[in-house]
Amino acid sequence: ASQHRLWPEIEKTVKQQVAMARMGIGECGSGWQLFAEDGEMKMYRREEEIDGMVVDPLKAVHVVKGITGHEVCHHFFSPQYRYDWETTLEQMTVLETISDDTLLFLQTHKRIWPASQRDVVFWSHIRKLPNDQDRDGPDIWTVVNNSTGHPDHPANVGKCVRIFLTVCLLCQTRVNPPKDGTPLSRENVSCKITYCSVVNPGGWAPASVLRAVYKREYPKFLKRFTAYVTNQTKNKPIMF
Ligand SMILES: CC(C)(C)c1cc(CCc2ccccn2)cc(-c2ccc(S(=O)(=O)CCO)cc2)c1
Repeated sequence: ASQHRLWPEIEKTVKQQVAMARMGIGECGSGWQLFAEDGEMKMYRREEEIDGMVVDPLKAVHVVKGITGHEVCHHFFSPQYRYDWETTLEQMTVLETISDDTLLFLQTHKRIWPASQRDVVFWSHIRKLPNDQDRDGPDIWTVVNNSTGHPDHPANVGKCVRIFLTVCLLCQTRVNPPKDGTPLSRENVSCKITYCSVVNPGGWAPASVLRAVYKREYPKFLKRFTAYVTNQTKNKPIMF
């Protein structure tokens, strides 16, 4: 993949997004408002507009017991699971397999009233990162999705409004080994998830409507997705 035309952008974006995801909310600059909380899940957003377009950056942190960072990233990255957990997905096409850890997607999403239908073209890259804080701790896993152009799928030509996004899912596995030396089981693992996203919904949509959609959709997405991974992995060997 290193010789692919997108590789320099992928390298740069992954490094940038991982650095941002690792910063705590306090360090991430001011203006983050907590807008949703459910148990371990906390969701923050900043109100930001570009050319009058709502692009509110979102940062969510969540801790889920019984699954690992590799399992969370694997189910987020791999196309074969996406229709199971991405409820707004209408059509997903892998336009290019850049390498086994990098895919190019075209997705059309279901129309959400009153906005018109949206589509998105993005590269998606999954990577294991050394855990530089805790050397003998489990690795950190990440998936970064970033919009890109594609000659065969120009923006805003068909019926869909093109959205532009950068998404980073960063997962840190925690292991609490059993005292009595019994083999490791899912009770002994948990995953700290940081989900960062900036989505420019493209086209015109009233700020109030978009903010209401964000507020409703994002907490649903993260709860649904993590419940899906828990359900998919519960009777399977742990994937570190
Ligand atoms: C929630 C909002 C920011 C507005 C939004 C609206 C729409 C367009 C469809 C839609 C969904 C929900 C509400 C309105 N429109 C899509 C997305 C979106 C698409 C893709 C990804 S991904 O990270 O690539 C995961 C793989 O699908 C994340 C977010 C977000």
